[in-house]
Amino acid sequence: MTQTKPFPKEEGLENGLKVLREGYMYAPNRLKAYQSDAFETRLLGDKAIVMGGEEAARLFYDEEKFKRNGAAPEPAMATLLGKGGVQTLDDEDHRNRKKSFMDLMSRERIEVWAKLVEKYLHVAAKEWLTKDSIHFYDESKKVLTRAVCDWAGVPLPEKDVDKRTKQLVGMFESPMAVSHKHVEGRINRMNGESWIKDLIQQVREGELKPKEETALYQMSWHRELDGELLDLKTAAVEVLNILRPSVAIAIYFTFTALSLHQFPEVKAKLNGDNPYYLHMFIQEIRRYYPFFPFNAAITRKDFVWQDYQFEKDTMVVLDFYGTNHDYRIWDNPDKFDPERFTNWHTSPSDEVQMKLVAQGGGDYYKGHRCPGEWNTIRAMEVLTEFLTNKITYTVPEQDLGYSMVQVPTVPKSGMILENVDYIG
Ligand code: HEM
Repeated sequence: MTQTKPFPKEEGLENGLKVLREGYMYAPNRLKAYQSDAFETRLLGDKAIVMGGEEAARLFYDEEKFKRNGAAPEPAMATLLGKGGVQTLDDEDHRNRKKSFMDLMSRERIEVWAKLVEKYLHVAAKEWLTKDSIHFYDESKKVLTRAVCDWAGVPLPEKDVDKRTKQLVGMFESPMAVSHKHVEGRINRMNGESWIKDLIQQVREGELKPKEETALYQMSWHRELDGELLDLKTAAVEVLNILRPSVAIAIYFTFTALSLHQFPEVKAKLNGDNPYYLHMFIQEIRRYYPFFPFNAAITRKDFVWQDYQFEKDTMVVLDFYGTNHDYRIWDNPDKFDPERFTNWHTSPSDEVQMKLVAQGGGDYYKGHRCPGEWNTIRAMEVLTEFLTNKITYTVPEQDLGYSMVQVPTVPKSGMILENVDYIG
């Protein structure tokens, strides 16, 4: 029999409040203090194991050992995720549903997405020229709502832009919020689902005809393994699984603008000789700034890892933020340094996949890694080009600090830009 050791254990009958109080730093603080890749705690009334680092990521994405069904907590299901979506599926059911997402992400379609982001940035900038200042985070949300509805085949009348933006934003800003913001998130999820259910119904009845390559079409006609169409609610959850996170790229947009301001030396390199520098810059933004803190899975069986005994049916949490700042993977992890990605475009993908886990790790098709990673990166590339070479602006005095407790977080001021003008 393998000799096992006990997990370092955090005292307390329920430590969920500490997660809310410490946000992104809850897991890394403890993993560092315990000098361990894993520790035991109690979350949502049950025993849970929290892990971090490259080896932990490799374990977390081993599908023979973990499942997702039953792992997402109720507050996240009621706001961010919805019920019955791809995130909650396992095995063949997951693969079949995930394929529909991956089919949307062809090279051509990603370029269509990039062009739409560019188009709506220009549309917005025309309005920015007429104002003294803009709240860049809020403006980004609207740009991305317009772009993704267009990309996904979802009609968006001009009069509804603010309303739909608010609904989609409410879903991703609220899962870990307390009080009224969380309640509003639940209402936004309900209203958002009924908006999309209605559209899917129209598609199925032939009243609305989105193009075949769009998410609205694909999810309206997706068939489960038993040959049946998705029920209306689940199909709406999956269309929202495209719309909501695409609007959430607004958070990365804001961090992109912040990093250009914080690290002005980057600008010269972006216009320099290295054709990979833009990509390296974006990777570093995704590694350096906090966004998706962690994710949870459930053990399928008993097993031993690093001499720790894992028991079947235990919740296990992988620390994404801490892994992106793990000094064993990253030299000087708290330094913003795009050059650290210099050789990444030639690295074997398996190696890369367990190190930078901003949008999850592992395999896109078999596992739960984010299918929107390329769309995210392309949108950020387009934005960087736009902010550096298409417009000029000034950044006034403001509070650009961001909370490490509030999840998700953005600069406190929302990134105010002044005197926006077109170049040339
Ligand atoms: C805004 C930046 C984004 C971040 C930080 C992000 C992050 C993540 C993370 C952490 C996961 C879970 C990975 C795991 O469970 O192992 C995920 C899954 C997912 N993401 Fe993203 N994502 C982003 C953008 C997008 C976009 C643009 C789309 C769609 C166009 C998208 C669609 C999804 C879907 C459908 C899943 C579930 C995949 C599955 O369960 O198999 N995400 N994302």
